[in-house]
Amino acid sequence: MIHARGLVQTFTTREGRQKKEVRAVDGVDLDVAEGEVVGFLGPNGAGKTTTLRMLTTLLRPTQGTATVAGFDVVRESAQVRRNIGYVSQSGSTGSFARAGDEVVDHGMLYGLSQAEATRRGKELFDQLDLPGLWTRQPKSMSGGQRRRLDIAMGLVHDPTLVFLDEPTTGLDPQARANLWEHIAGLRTERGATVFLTTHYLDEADALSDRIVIIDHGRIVAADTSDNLKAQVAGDLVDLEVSDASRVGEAAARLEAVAESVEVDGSHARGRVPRAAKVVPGLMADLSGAGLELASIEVKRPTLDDVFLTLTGRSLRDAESGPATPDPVEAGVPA
Ligand SMILES: Nc1ncnc2c1ncn2[C@@H]1O[C@H](COP(=O)(O)OP(=O)(O)OP(=O)(O)O)[C@@H](O)[C@H]1O
Repeated sequence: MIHARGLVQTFTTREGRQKKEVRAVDGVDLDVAEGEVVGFLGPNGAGKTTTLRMLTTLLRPTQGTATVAGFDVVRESAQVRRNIGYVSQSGSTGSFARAGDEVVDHGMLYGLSQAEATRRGKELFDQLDLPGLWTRQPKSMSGGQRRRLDIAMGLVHDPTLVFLDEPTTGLDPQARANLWEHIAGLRTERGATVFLTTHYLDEADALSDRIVIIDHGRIVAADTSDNLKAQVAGDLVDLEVSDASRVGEAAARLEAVAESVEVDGSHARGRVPRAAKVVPGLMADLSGAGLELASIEVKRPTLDDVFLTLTGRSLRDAESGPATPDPVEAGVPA
């Protein structure tokens, strides 16, 4: 469904009087199969939206090639657009028209008849939990309802591939959980391929078959969430000894089976690929040495641990990254 090779996007920005080139996307390869839900994860400014804008033909790549839904994003941009749905970060709903009219207009823009666009629109309003809102103006809807309306607009022409750019940013936890169900339903009920960007780790984890992590314009990992966690981070084993003066001995025994062992007060912590395999032996070893534990905790790795291992930074810290600078010569729309 998506095949990209060596995608690059450079922007020229101004720093004082100096012009500076930013490589927002720096050689991205991507493959997304039909029916997959792929979460594109990275901190602010990592290059997610820029990649998405190249794949949806809104920005011409500076270098590299991509085919989306079988068509070249530069040479066959009209066919790409006809076959995809795109829900942008800012949403696409104006505030004065009625919600239903907006959806119908959008469908007609894609070549549907008015009757067909109305039928499809009403079906989507049902599926996306927007009952009775057909004649409502979007400006008087809640954030979650507006976001679902954006998704209805992105789906009205029945695309087989849907791009969602940070679909739940700014929503409260309940509205996010509700939208997750609808996003999961795009694949299960409509058979759609979904490519979504997010900087929420839990969102990428909950929704995606596969996670692609981008940092500084480059892909740093691409795999299932479980594989990433197992390969890159491993489980964290946290031992708390009853006698703090013996924590060094516990750490030494932990070191025999774990990596990156650290001591903190009466705690010794280290990472192992699969805790279930090593903990029974470790417990026997500690008990054999007369080391009594106050507690033992095993934490499955999070995607943040994966990111930390790969980049040396926490995704949470990285989220407060630099703001978008003033563009001087932004990329040319395709
Ligand atoms: N039009 C532009 N002109 C100049 N620089 C830009 C422009 N658009 C993006 N950038 C820069 O390119 C880099 C990637 O930005 P992009 O918006 O793709 O990141 P992102 O991962 O989508 O971030 P966010 O999560 O904040 O949306 C950033 O350094 C950003 O400042």
